[in-house]
Amino acid sequence: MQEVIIATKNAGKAREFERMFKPLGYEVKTLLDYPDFHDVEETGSTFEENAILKAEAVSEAFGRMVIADDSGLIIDALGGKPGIYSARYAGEEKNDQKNMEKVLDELESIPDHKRQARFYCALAIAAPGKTTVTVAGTCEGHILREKRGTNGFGYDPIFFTEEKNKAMAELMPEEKSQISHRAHALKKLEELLPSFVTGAENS
Ligand SMILES: O=c1nc[nH]c2c1ncn2[C@H]1C[C@H](O)[C@@H](COP(=O)(O)OP(=O)(O)OP(=O)(O)O)O1
Ligand SMILES: [Mg+2]
Repeated sequence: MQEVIIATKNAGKAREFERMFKPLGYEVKTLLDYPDFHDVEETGSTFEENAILKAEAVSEAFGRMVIADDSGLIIDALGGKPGIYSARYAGEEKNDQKNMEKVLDELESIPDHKRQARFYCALAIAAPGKTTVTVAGTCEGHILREKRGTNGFGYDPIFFTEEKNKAMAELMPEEKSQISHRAHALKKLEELLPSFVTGAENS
């Protein structure tokens, strides 16, 4: 089986990539398999810039094809926040529960019809000697008034998808992987993959 490295330390993303890459014939490795690898600072001003920073840093270190995901939640009533700051919205320690509480508090006075939001996912693919490419996907929905469901990760319990008529955290993993921002972005990345394979991916 071919091996693909995803430059993430997020266990929720890692699980989703494992599921989505399996049918493509790729075994997924992430930075959770290399816990000593340093954190890459997300200093970009867009999801794409941050995805490129992560993909290139890890690709240079490993000399291999690497994919990175930079994603987040964009809420219209908050002028696009938390956006690229989604992971650290309630503080540097990246706490999903605190992040959701902060969003729910900020939206408390916002009526149901003004709670539209979308998840955004930028994927960057980098390989030695290749120009890095990015693709993106989105998933539309709205922000609930309280948490629902226990699946998924991040903001999934407060994000309602009209497409499935459920909170994202109420979806089975295979359902989320049909409609998610990450799935839509990966679909676009699929056809680019073969041209980034370096030969070191055959394990
Ligand atoms: O499907 C999703 N369902 C719920 N929440 C999500 C999703 N996708 C991204 N999110 C949230 C989680 C985190 O608050 C932020 C990502 O931040 P982001 O910097 O890309 O990831 P991260 O720091 O957790 O891991 P890493 O940079 O190592 O990939 O957006
Ligand atoms: Mg991050």
